Amino acid sequence: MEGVDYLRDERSKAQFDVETMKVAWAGSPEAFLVCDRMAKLVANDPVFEKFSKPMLGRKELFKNTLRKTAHAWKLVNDLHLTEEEAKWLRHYIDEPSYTDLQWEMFVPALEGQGTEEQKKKWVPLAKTMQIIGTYAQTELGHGSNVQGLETTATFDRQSDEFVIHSPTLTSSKWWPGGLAKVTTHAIVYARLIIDGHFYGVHGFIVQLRSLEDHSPLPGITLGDIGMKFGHGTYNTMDNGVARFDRVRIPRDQMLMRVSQVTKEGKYMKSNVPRQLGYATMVSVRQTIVSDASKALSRAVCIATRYSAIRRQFGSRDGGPETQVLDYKTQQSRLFPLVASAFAFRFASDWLKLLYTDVKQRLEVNDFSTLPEVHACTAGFKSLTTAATAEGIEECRKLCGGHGYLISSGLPELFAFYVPACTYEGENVVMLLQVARFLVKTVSDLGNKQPVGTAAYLGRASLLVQKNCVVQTAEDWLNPIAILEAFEARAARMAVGCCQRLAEFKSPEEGFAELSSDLAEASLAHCQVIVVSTFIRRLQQDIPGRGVKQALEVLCNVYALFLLHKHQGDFLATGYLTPKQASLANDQLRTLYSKVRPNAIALVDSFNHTDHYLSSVLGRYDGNVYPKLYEAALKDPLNDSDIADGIHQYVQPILKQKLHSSKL
Ligand SMILES: CC(C)(COP(=O)(O)OP(=O)(O)OC[C@H]1O[C@@H](n2cnc3c(N)ncnc32)[C@H](O)[C@@H]1OP(=O)(O)O)[C@@H](O)C(=O)NCCC(=O)NCCSC(=O)/C=C/CCCCCCCCCCCCC(=O)O
Ligand SMILES: Cc1cc2nc3c(=O)[nH]c(=O)nc-3n(C[C@H](O)[C@H](O)[C@H](O)COP(=O)(O)OP(=O)(O)OC[C@H]3O[C@@H](n4cnc5c(N)ncnc54)[C@H](O)[C@@H]3O)c2cc1C
Repeated sequence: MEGVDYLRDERSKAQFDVETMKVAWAGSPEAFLVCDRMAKLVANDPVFEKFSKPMLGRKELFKNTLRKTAHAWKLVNDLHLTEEEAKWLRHYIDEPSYTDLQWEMFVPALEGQGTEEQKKKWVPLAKTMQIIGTYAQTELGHGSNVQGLETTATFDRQSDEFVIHSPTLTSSKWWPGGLAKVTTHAIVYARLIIDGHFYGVHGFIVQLRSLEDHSPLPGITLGDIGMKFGHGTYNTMDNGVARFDRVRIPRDQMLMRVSQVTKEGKYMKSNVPRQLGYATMVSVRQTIVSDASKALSRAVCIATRYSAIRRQFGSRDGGPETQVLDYKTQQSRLFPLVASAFAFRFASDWLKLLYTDVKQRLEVNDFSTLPEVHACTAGFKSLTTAATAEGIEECRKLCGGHGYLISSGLPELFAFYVPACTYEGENVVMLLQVARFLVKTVSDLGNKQPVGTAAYLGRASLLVQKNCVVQTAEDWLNPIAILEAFEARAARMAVGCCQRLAEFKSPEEGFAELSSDLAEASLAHCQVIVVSTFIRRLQQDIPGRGVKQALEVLCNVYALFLLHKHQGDFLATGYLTPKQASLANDQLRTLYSKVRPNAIALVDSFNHTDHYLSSVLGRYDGNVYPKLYEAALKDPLNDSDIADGIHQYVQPILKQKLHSSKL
């Protein structure tokens, strides 16, 4: 049998309806149709070919992306694509480019932080790409500490302008995508100074380049910050450096939704919290969670298909060897990642609803849920990106040696994905934000009943006393038992941290000293939400033969895998006994056997095209070995039998050897 037959055989074993599962993964029939159409549009267009990328030098790589981006924009206009469709189009093109910043950060920053008047002026220009913008917050010396930024925006009452200035080397803007070569504008975050007084960090719309000839405007120095990790991936993007030498912008180019500066130089705070200035980051963190499920689904699709084709050992009589997918070790590394992709997908759907809700509330100046939404987006961003980055690398290892080939698609995916752990809020820094929220919630328990995602903490006094009642491995299939275990562990960790915080001289000193424990408690809290979101999703109507059952198995795999991985926490907090932890692991092994017949069908449900996967190992048809061979032959080194440099550098060595052996 060939790889093609192996996958056909696997598909025939599926116990659920794949087409309906595709809709469950996409979120709705409409969402499925949009994704499917955009994926095929990209896959069938030769302009979006990706194979040659790893062979290109930096300049060609960059130009190639500019060409693709221009073609994509033409398609958006010619085909009258909606914003949603255009977003999926960019997603399937699968190359970081300046348009990510334009649509994911520049436009949301204008919409979220601009006044009505500002939005009316700037948003249409941006949405029609008459101006191209980036989000210039991070500096050479500061990224995480936004209030520590050094760029200044000094109000000049006489000319009614702000003077944007980079006073030090470390104040150079450093990292913004598209800044080096493309963007005409940026939202520059700078410290506002009026009459020598500092008024905190604010966003300013600054034109960077001439709209006529694209050259940098006077006083602005722009450049690229250099090559990044993984040749063909993030180097398609011109992350840039910018320095400002007393650049003047009109007063009305300060984003003034949160606070205003009048013509007279009076600083006026609106009735909105200053954290609204951070709203763009909340919006993007929510997008990043959705991206995590996509990236992880891509990696597990490759690793699962290849694991069904790859055979090693197990044959003593010349018969077929064992499919590596049948090894329990392979299953215990791979199936939790398949389950995580689904868990993150449902978590991101839920987060989108939460975000839509807070956006509507903010419109009418209701800020009550902002701290919870900030904690959720920050925590989910950290949890999902860390697990996805680790998961992609695990999938590479699951593919053995071939996983290290660029043609497997996994090294490039990892290189593309891994900065998500850093950008939009470094992951540990984000967990510490969740910790602040948890500490406040627990400290306030006497006065205020927590709601929403923190509601379970309202039962903290019960959860710290109760013990797990599980007696058999079967009991671990009960969602109530699972959820209570996660809640009890998270509540005990949060309460334990708060009790120890009280022993320090000041809360700040305690927070700093206990920050590692607080970060772990935050992760536990986020896991409660992801697990409960998955459980709740299964309580909804899910049509299709066997679809709900297959998802139930995955939900249990996700939860029990986490329980096994973090069993130290579950045992240390005293909620579980070692016996109960061991029963959870027994159940997990049984669940892997239930996933096994559905494995290929589950990853087919992601509906990924071969173009999107860009992996010889993950091909839908399973024709792996002939295509691996074909891909290898296309390497430039195989253009000739005798490579450049052989005559010059190798033959003299060989000849010298002959000469010395004569002596
Ligand atoms: C939160 C910080 C770390 C620091 O805050 P802190 O020190 O506490 O101080 P303050 O700033 O004073 O905050 C005080 C209180 O405010 C609360 N707070 C903080 N943040 C928020 C918030 N956002 N909302 C609400 N409340 C907030 C805080 O908790 C305090 O509360 P309290 O007093 O305790 O009650 C902060 O400084 C920070 O956020 N730092 C991180 C900096 C950061 O994230 N920078 C991002 C820079 S931009 C960037 O990185 C861009 C990257 C580009 C990536 C490309 C885009 C990706 C998009 C997805 C791709 C889609 C493309 C499609 C293609 C495809 O899919 O393939
Ligand atoms: C690919 C990529 C694209 C980017 N695009 C943009 C962009 O378009 N626009 C933009 O403005 N920025 C962009 N950035 C910058 C990005 O937002 C920052 O790098 C990120 O916010 C992290 O900040 P930092 O680099 O200052 O890390 P640092 O904060 O210096 O982190 C270094 C280490 O210090 C630790 N640390 C920091 N603070 C604390 C603390 N309080 N407690 C405990 N530990 C701490 C961190 O956990 C980390 O381990 C991009 C970055 C990358 C990698």
